[in-house]
Amino acid sequence: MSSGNFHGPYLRLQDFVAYSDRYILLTSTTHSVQALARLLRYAKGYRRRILAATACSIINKLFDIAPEILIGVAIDVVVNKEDSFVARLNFTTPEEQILVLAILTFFIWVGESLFEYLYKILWRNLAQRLQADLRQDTYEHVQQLDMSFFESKSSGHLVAIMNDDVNQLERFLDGGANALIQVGVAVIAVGAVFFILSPLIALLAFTPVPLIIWGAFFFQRKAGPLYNDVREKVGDLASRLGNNLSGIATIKSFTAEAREAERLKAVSETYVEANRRAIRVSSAFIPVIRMAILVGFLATFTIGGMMALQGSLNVGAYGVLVFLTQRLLWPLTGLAEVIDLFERAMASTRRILDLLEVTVEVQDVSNRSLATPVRGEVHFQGVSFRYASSGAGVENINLSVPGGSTLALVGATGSGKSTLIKLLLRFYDPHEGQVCIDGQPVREISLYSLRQAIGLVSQEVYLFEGSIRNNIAYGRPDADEESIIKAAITAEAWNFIHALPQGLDTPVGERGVRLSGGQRQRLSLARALIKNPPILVLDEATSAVDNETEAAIQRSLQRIGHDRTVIMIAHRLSTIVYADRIVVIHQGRVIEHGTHAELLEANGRYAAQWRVQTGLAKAEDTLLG
Ligand SMILES: Nc1ncnc2c1ncn2[C@@H]1O[C@H](COP(=O)(O)OP(=O)(O)OP(=O)(O)O)[C@@H](O)[C@H]1O
Repeated sequence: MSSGNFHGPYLRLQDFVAYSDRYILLTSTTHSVQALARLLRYAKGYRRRILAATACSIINKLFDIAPEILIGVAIDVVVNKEDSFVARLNFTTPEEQILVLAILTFFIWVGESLFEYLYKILWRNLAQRLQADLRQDTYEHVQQLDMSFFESKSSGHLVAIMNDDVNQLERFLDGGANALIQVGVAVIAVGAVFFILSPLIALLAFTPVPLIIWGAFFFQRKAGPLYNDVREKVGDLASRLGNNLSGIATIKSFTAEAREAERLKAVSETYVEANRRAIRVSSAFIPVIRMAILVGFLATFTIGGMMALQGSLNVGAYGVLVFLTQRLLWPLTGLAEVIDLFERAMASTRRILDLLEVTVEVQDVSNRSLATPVRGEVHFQGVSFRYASSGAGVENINLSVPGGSTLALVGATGSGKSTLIKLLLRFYDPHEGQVCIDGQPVREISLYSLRQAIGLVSQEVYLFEGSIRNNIAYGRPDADEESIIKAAITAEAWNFIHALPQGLDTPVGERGVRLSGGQRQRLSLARALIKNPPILVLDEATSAVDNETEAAIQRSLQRIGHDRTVIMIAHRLSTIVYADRIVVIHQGRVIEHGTHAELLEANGRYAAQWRVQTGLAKAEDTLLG
């Protein structure tokens, strides 16, 4: 990441969001080498394993080129017999010399195989460990991020980072890293042999090398942005697929299948097009490299041949040079592909590490717990908050909810009721004022203790794939059967669960699709109740159930509400008439408060809405909506 773009070592949320319109940090100009340095910093704990794997790759490559040298030495034995190079090592007869070479070849091949086995095991295990750690760390970090982060980010893009990008890095470590190291070793080792045998031929054979390396880097610069584009398009594709599959019922009900298939096709085609552009550049490079290498090969072949004929070059050395040019040629042909893999992996690394470095704004700095027993007094003291993206929010809210009492929040849709709940749970921190529980500011309570004390039944019910039992026990995984049933009874869910053939073990399906809306809502209520929280928050918790069930739930809630604080949001006023206090929110402010009777007497917005809901007036007469 270029330091000019961002402030300090960490990425601020705003920067991240601002840059994520197209794809996360597509515009980041960080060079791949910097990304590699960042990865190595992250992988500090793996340094020894990386060094061991690198050493095995190097040794394997040295063993790999040794047989070509031995062939040259063998030719030398055959041609020069008693005057050969090996003869100088005290092996006088040519037969003896060939035998020595054969034994040496045997050990070299065994060594090559052994180190191939070792480097493969080491790199592959490293790839597995690192990808698993990166994915787990990223997931754990993403879980800590603020709600505003998730509102600005599509889950498809996050999944693409945690799956595709992590896999991309795994692929590089699996094979690419070894290939890159071995290309380097081949060039250096072969170069050294060339210079020892004939500096003139070495110079000629190596003339195209700078051109090839320049070409590879030129390609890297060209291909980098193209691969970023490919990554962006795959993110778009994942996002559209995810959205469409979750919204399949809506698509069907609007008979929009053809339109959606068309939209998916369009995104899919842009992905193909992005890949095509990248492929065009990558495919052109390999033939160009091969031509350049051919020049080096022909130089060795021709000039070396001439020199051998004139006797100025040993025949065995000529053989070594010709064979070794092959060893130089093929790895360099693969250089483009390896750099290609490296470039992709580093683009992925950047995205993963950028995500890992997004700072958490709602900091869990305190390790203080709420003093027990929690009385459940809730205070909003001059609380103001605005959402960055919409500017909507709440303004100067002052509310006191005594422990054990029931507070109802009412108001038109979008007036700010759920926002108050989010501030209580510290999904966001207020810009002004503070929220306190039992006199302790929520900022000074650990998030664990705070959220453990609150049972939330939110407007949108989310059930996890699994059984009814697992879903109810989500709030208390160690809950026994009796507590699960008790919570289900209080939430008026037991009758329907009991009637199911598999009872508590009935699978709910993905997001609870196999249950009705009202059943899902009751399970979510039971899930909150099983925590036995001192503060229970019900955001439209009974909006999807029939009137009779709703009345039964109300009775249960009144019963269990005696020893806990209940904050409820409801549009149907009949469900909150018994509340100790009713607060009317309008455009982010408190405009009326009191008991049901007091508010009727005040004859304000609440009274007008009450008349509409009880059939005494028309909807236009009120603003509560
Ligand atoms: N994540 C968000 N980002 C930006 N604006 C938001 C966000 N969530 C809510 N808002 C806006 O803040 C205002 C208050 O929303 P809030 O959800 O608190 O209303 P509400 O009173 O609970 O409404 P409803 O009764 O429909 O649930 C609305 O204008 C809404 O558009």
